[in-house]
Amino acid sequence: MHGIHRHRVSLGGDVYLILTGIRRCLKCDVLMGKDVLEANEPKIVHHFLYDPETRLANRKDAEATSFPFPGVFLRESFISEEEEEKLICTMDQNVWNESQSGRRKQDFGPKVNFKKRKVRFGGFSGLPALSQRLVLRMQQEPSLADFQPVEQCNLDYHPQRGSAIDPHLDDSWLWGERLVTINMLSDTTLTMSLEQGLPELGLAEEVQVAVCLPRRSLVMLHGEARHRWKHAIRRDDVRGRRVCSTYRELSAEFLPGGQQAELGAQLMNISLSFAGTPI
Ligand SMILES: O=C(O)CCC(=O)C(=O)O
Ligand SMILES: [Fe+2]
Repeated sequence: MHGIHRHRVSLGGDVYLILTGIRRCLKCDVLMGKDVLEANEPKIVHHFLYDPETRLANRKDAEATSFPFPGVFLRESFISEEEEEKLICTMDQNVWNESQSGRRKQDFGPKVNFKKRKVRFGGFSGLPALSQRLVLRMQQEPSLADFQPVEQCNLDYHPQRGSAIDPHLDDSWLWGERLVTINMLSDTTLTMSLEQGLPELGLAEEVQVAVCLPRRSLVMLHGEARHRWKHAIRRDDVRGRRVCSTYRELSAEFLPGGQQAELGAQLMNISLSFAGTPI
């Protein structure tokens, strides 16, 4: 049993920050902040597994409960082994920046202040060249025919860094309906959660739906899976190095007819030049 939590919280050190949302010390596994309190109350969670064939969420235990789980599109083997190797090799020639919760990142997109709702071009020079054929391939999918991403974010997860991403909803002021992610280097699980449960199904406590993401697959979240259910990658589900690229499109406000259509058009032009270097 731990007495005192000894590891100082320090920038640039090998101890992670409470501020960045990590709530458990990676060295001694001591819980920090509000999680100390929460850990003392057992939390009931109803676990389901998403079936991409039927688009149902099926209860993991013996009980045969299922409910429709719309808003997840999954395409296995979206990229080949050779493409994966080339993509990772190219990413690794660029700098990876330390991010939150043991992740590293590379961003190709405008500089955004979500709190102040401000967008700047910053040093945005477009999506990377290798993404051009991938975006064309996405557009072959009927559900992505008009998908025009203006941002690509590469994230690098590793079990040794305890990488994870806490449950969250992506912004929907700037970013549009579809969130597209290519999953590389290892299989993982995207955990979808609804804290208030589904009382209409007799599930009064949190409900979680596990969506398996095979290596080299593409997943697209939209509708309820985008706006109602939070998504997360649990630390335990990072089983080896995992790199993903998430592509985001503009919301209606930044598209033709919207209040910021001009800015949107400029962002789209830069983005789809595919001349990008990370910002
Ligand atoms: O790692 C992932 O697949 C999800 C990343 C994510 O949710 C985000 O960057 O907003
Ligand atoms: Fe997200």
